[in-house]
Amino acid sequence: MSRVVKVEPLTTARALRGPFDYRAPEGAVVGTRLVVPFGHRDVPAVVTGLADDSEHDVVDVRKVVEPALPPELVDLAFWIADEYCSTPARALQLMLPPGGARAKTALYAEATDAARDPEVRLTGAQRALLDSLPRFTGGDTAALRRLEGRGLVAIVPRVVRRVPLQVSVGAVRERPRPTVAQQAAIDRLTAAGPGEQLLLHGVTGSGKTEVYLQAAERTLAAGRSVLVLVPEIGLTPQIVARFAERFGDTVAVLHSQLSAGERLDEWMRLHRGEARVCVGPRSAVFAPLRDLGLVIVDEEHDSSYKHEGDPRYDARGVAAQRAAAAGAVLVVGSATPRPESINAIPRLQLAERVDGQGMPPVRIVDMRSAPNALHPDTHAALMGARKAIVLLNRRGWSNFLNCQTCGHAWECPQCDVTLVLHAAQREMACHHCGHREPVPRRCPTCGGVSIARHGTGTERLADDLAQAGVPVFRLDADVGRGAQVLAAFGRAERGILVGTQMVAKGHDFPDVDLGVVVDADSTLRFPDFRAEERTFALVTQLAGRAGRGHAGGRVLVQTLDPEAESLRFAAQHDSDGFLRAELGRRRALRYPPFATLIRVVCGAEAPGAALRTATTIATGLREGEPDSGAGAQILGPARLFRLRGRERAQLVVKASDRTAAIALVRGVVDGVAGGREHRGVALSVDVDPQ
Ligand SMILES: Nc1ncnc2c1ncn2[C@@H]1O[C@H](COP(=O)(O)OP(=O)(O)OP(=O)(O)O)[C@@H](O)[C@H]1O
Ligand SMILES: [Zn+2]
Repeated sequence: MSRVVKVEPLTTARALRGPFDYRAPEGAVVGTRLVVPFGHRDVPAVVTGLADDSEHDVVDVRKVVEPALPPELVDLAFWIADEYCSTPARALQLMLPPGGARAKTALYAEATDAARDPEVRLTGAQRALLDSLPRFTGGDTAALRRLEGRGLVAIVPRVVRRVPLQVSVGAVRERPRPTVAQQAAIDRLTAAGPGEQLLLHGVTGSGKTEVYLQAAERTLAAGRSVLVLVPEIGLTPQIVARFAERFGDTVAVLHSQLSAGERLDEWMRLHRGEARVCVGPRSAVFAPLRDLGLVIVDEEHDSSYKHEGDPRYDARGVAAQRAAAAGAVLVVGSATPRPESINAIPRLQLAERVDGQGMPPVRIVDMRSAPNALHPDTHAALMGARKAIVLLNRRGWSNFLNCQTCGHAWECPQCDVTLVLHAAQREMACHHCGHREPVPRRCPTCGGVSIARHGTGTERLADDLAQAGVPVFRLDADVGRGAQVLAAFGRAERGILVGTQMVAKGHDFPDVDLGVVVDADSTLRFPDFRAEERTFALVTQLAGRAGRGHAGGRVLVQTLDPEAESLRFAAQHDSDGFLRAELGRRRALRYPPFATLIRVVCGAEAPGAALRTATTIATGLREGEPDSGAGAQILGPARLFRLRGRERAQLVVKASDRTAAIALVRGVVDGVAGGREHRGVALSVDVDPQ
């Protein structure tokens, strides 16, 4: 047995790097969780290696914590630490079982052999009670305890599973016969070799889910497990329900809306191998599945796969790594795949909708001379539609207020952004830091009382439409309970679903005959190389919600920029055309996938500090670049808007050699992070920023 364990203490400090040596406790293996004395504290830790001896004097650990992490997840943590320029300790934190809960137990009663003795005298009620065993005691604990006293019953605590899945989302669907295209995709996936990657590019409504289900079925039959990643589980209950319908109890769900207890129980079922399919959002990529055979990433274009805390991992990248390490097949699916994926992964196509219906016609509506949020044609179409979905990617009532006398505009005291009016809450809110204040009656600068409300958000639009007498269902982050809103809209005879990008996620309603995008170019106005990609995906996805049934459907896209290429391609349902044009543009401008981007953001409260640190880092990068082999261009530093009371500055590295660039950035940032003069400056490194 090894005498020494190599341990990674789970601290967040960038400068402290393990492993540290301790005396090995009984039975320790890679993945064993511990509490170890570290500095003046006891901290949680994970065993990352074993050794026969150490060059240091080793001490004992405080205790061993159950359950251990699977060793594959320890390897994955090291990969993440490298790939996303973080530390093993921070990456290991991601792998831990859900905290804040213990296994739940209840009393479980079984009849003993003595109870079978025909001489035993029992009342009718006692006889019935005995016949109902074995089971949890429930309300009969007292009566059963009396029988226990007579030696007729044994009562022991037993773990109760908290079940998060209420699988009664409508009737259980008949399993459809796959179309020719679906069957070809299923066969190709089944024949894929270990570690192979495939892109399932299927138009909206082409039945990608059925392909996943049948591929998963064959993987399970071969004795291996399946990981299914979905964008936001609260908004995509349909896909969870379909997996649960098809595979029953072997499906575990992991997501943040479960109680801590439910999450722990699901995690443990996966860990013990009782559940062999895991469905969940981004963080489910760390599910403790064993013997992984298939990894599915649904709606792979969705930006929620990117985690915005340190480590800034991308669940799509992690899923690919996990699949490769396990020899599993990776399939990523979308109607609007990313340029990165189309460039790198062989594709399977589903070119048509399963019902044989064509794609709905899309009309671009020029808003340059329209005074209101809705064009008169859009308004008329909405009034005539049976069921419509309206996408407006802006929450609240109006997005900016100003004083008509002096021009004063209401801004967040912590961030350089305007406050958004939320009429129902009678509040102004900052969408970046959460600051709130009452709706102003008069201007604090000039005392004027005439205050103009500019712009329209989902709250105002929903209110306007409800005024016109149509049932309106609103779906945005302010409303919450997304799944309920969607279900109510699904059941309704008529109505309009109004909301942010949430309304465009894979929902499958057969009776939606109109789709509307209000202000389609809002995403185009972001100064960001992904602006085109996002706009194309959003409009195409929204258009994909319409016309799924036999009634057909159509789509209106309102814009101030009717010539925009991404909108033109979306209106033609031409994702190949879009991807070709976009890849051409990216190649010319040296953006991903033709280069790796790394973004470094510095933030500090002290005036000027963020920019000073960013300048130091930029200088360090420029000095180190020639010897690094990264082929990197260093852009910036540039100021960003103030956020949560912190000034910010960023720089961007555009590099040909990914590994070399990450090493270069890591070296410079770690050097600066340890320096005294940069204390109080928060540093964040984002490899592959969204
Ligand atoms: N072979 C089939 N025959 C009949 N109906 C099918 C078949 N395959 C799938 N369906 C049904 O077609 C509908 C659309 O399927 P699904 O939601 O999987 O599409 P999708 O490709 O994921 O679309 P999106 O990209 O919009 O999410 C579902 O109601 C599904 O039950
Ligand atoms: Zn703010």
